[in-house]
Amino acid sequence: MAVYTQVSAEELAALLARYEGVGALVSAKGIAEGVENSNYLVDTSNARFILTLYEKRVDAADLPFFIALLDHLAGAGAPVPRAIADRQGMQIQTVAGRPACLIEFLPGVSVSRPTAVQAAAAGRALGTMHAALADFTGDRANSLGIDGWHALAARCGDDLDAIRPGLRRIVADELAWLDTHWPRDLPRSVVHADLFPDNVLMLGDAVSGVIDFYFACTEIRAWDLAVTHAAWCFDNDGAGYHPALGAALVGGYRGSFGLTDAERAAFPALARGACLRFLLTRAWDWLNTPADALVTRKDPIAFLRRLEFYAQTPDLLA
Ligand SMILES: Nc1ncnc2c1ncn2[C@@H]1O[C@H](COP(=O)(O)OP(=O)(O)OP(=O)(O)O)[C@@H](O)[C@H]1O
Ligand SMILES: N[C@@H](CCO)C(=O)O
Repeated sequence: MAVYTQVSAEELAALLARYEGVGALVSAKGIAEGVENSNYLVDTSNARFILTLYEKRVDAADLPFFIALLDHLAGAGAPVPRAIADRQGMQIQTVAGRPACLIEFLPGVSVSRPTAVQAAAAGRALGTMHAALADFTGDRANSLGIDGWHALAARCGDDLDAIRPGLRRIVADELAWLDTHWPRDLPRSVVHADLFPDNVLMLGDAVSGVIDFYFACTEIRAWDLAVTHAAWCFDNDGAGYHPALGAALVGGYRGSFGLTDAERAAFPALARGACLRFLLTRAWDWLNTPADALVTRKDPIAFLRRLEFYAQTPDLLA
């Protein structure tokens, strides 16, 4: 359960009192989903909100970028939650000693087994966001880009072999391959970078919300599609690829934004990079999450299996 920091009812009531018109506290519950931040579902006499307290991987210095990004996307009509401003115009607060935001609640549920129609809707939502970001001037370096993967692999070191014998060698070989094949001249943009099904809220077959922008950064734009493809088009354990989901997702994206020949040609390399990113962050968490933490660790090997698929399918979007 992702509640690292407890917030008392008194602290919460004092926080809500800073805002105009949000109403009085009725109830607050810790949200079990998620691994990165502490999230509470807050009901007031007027409405429902999410309270997020930023933990380990979110740098407070990046919060103004994330908030400006959400404001920009919401202003363009994308279904993303804004951070609410208090009477002084402040969107970032301190709660229980952590940086925190009170955030609009969006309806919908995240699907665990997407259909092709839902994958197409996710692809369209991603393309629509990329279109809306064409005139966004914010910029944030990707600390989990190709240079970051090298650093993370080095920090995991020999311990990778404790997850699976031989994993350290596989990761080193993959990094070497990516160093040679990584596309350096594709269009860049601010991207979501973590558009897993659990970060897309759906009502039926329609996307009602896109959340969790805390890895958003400036990257190769088509890498965002590769991340989304790796996240949406396989069984959870990475064992089975579902071509119908892949075709629907990419079709939805191409229909709403487009994909150049160069981006299509580079797609397998981008997807391998996406897999390595999640393999490594999951491996790091696997090795460093205390046994008594109330968090379910995610399986790094599920992204090794995806990586193997992309490596064996170099003509995926040809
Ligand atoms: N604006 C929102 N509207 C509705 N529900 C939300 C909103 N933000 C978060 N949630 C709910 O809270 C859960 C956790 O949020 P989120 O995915 O942002 O957490 P996280 O710890 O950053 O997770 P992750 O492990 O995916 O990085 C979501 O799965 C969703 O159920
Ligand atoms: N979406 C990521 C967690 C956030 O980086 C994963 O499933 O590994």
